[in-house]
Amino acid sequence: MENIISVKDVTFLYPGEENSTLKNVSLDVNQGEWLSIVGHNGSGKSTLAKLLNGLLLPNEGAVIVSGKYSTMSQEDIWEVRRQVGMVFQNPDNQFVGTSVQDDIAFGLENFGVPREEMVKRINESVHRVGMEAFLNQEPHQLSGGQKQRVAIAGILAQKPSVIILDEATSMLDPIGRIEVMQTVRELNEKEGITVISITHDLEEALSADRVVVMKMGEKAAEGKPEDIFQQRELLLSAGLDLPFSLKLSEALLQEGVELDKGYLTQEELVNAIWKLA
Ligand SMILES: Nc1ncnc2c1ncn2[C@@H]1O[C@H](COP(=O)(O)OP(=O)(O)OP(=O)(O)O)[C@@H](O)[C@H]1O
Repeated sequence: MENIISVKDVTFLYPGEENSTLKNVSLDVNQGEWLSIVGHNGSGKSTLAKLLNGLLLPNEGAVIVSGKYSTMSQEDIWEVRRQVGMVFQNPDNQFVGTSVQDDIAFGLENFGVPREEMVKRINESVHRVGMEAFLNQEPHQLSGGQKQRVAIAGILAQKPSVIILDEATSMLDPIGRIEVMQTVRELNEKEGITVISITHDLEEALSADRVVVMKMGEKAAEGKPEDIFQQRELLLSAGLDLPFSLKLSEALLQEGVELDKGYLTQEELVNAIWKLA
C-alpha cells in the first residue's frame, strides 16, 4: 500500500514547556485508509494531528507527505496544507466567510486559484457534501453538522489526499454526527480520500481500517481494531474504556448467558443473541 504521510521519530515540545508533548513518535499512514487515533485527554492526539499538516513543526524528526513534501520546508508547506486538510472540533471556529460560497472561496483565494476555476470547484465540492442548496446561506442559519460539511467542502475544493477530523463530530447532535460521518465515509470509500480521525467514539474507531493508541505523548500501539480492542490491559493503561459491546458481552457471560466470546460490535453481539433465542 502506498504511503501518504510518514511521521519519522518526531519529538515535539510546546514553547515554554519543560516536557515533550510528543516523544519519538513514528507512524505511516497508507493512502486510502481510515485511521483512527484514540487516547486519553492530553495524550497528544491533537498535537500529532497539527504536526501532520504543518500547523506545528517537530523539534526533532520529520513529517513527510506524499513521499517528498516536508512540513519543515518553506517551499513545500503550501503543498502539504493543500494535500492534508483538517476539520476541527468546534463548527463555529472554522467559518470565515459570510456565506457558504464565500467561505469556500476564501480558502481557494489563499491558494491562488483563478476565479473561473474557483466557481467550478465551489459548485463541485458543495455537491459532494450535499450542501448545494445552501450556497448563499449565512453561517448562523446552518446547523453544526452543516457547518462541518461546509468545512469539508472547503477542504475538498483544494483537491486533498487526506482529511483529518479532530473530534469533528463531538460537539454535534446525533443527526449532525451521522450526516458528517456519512459524508466522510463516502469520500473515503468512493473517492479513496485518506481519513485520519481523532475520536473518543470507540464504536467509530472499531470500524476503522487501523487504530493508533496514544499514551502520554507516545504511540502505545497500532493495529487492526479487532486486535487492539481485545487488549484490555493496553486500553486500561492508556486510560481508555472498553467498547460498550464488549462490556455488555462480559456482563451477559457473567449472568450465565451462553455467548461463546466477548463481541466487539453491537451488530455482532445482536446476531449472537438472536442465535441463542
Ligand atoms: N498550546 C499549548 N501550549 C502548551 N501546552 C499545550 C498546548 N496545547 C496542548 N498542550 C498540552 O499538550 C498535551 C497534549 O495535548 P493534546 O491537545 O495534543 O492532547 P489530546 O490527546 O488531543 O487531548 P484531548 O483529547 O483533551 O483533546 C497536554 O498536556 C496539553 O495540556
